[in-house]
Amino acid sequence: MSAIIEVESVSKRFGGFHAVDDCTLSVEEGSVTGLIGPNGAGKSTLFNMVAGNLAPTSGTIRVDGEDVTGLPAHSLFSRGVLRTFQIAHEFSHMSVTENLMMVPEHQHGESLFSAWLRPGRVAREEAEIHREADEVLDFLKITHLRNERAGNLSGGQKKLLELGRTMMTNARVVLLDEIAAGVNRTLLNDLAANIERLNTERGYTFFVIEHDMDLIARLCDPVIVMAAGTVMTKGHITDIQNNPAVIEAYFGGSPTGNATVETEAGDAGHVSA
Ligand SMILES: Nc1ncnc2c1ncn2[C@@H]1O[C@H](COP(=O)(O)OP(=O)(O)OP(=O)(O)O)[C@@H](O)[C@H]1O
Repeated sequence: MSAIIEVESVSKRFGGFHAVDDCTLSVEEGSVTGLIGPNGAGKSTLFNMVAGNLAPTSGTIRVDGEDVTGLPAHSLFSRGVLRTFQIAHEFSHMSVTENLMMVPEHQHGESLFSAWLRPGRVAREEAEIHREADEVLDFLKITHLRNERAGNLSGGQKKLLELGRTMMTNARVVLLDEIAAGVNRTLLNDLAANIERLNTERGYTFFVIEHDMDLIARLCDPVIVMAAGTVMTKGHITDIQNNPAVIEAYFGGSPTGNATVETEAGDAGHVSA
């Protein structure tokens, strides 16, 4: 496997504070790579830089070996690197199918002018996008929700729709930020199964920030641990869970002791997030 994303000596300062501090890591093409660490470790800030939502203060970010440091999100998007899209407030009154169909239109900036100029072509493109949306619904096994308003979906169904929206693009690497939060176990299982299928059947690479260690253990190999803005270690979840420095990083920064690294099947003595 070769690295699809490389982060080299990247730092991000907010004023005098180093949110990310000389961070070096890579994500291999075809992997589902986890990113864990205690609250405030710098995970979201790192994601924001990889997705083009924040420019690093220093360091280099590469996609397929090409320097993309500081490029905006739409440039990363066109290289197939994207975060799941939160369903924007204004889309919540639209149906699930319409939300899927909005993605290509939204991204490629389809204009009213071209609709007026080339109505036949636009109608053909729309029919094609509709077919793609149907395929996505079928893949995710949520065809029964196609006419449901996005705003009426449960938390887990919204996450499935967000995943579906990435499938309406030329996604190669999808950054998932805490998808388990607020999702019930059944839908979480559906989400995880779809991530696995997108990875094995469609070749998607995933880079996953997650506090749910069961989900990390199920999906991710390798797992990267961040603490205090930098990478502490990288490896298989079993090694990570048994690493005293990782346990110390979680407990050390957590006076309440509720930030932990145990899975459901985990050993006593380890702790769960
Ligand atoms: N825009 C900002 N301005 C100032 N400080 C920021 C900003 N964004 C993040 N930080 C700080 O940078 C540090 C890292 O934050 P970040 O959200 O990246 O951590 P995280 O590992 O994602 O945490 P969590 O697991 O709680 O989401 C935190 O101390 C946070 O308060």
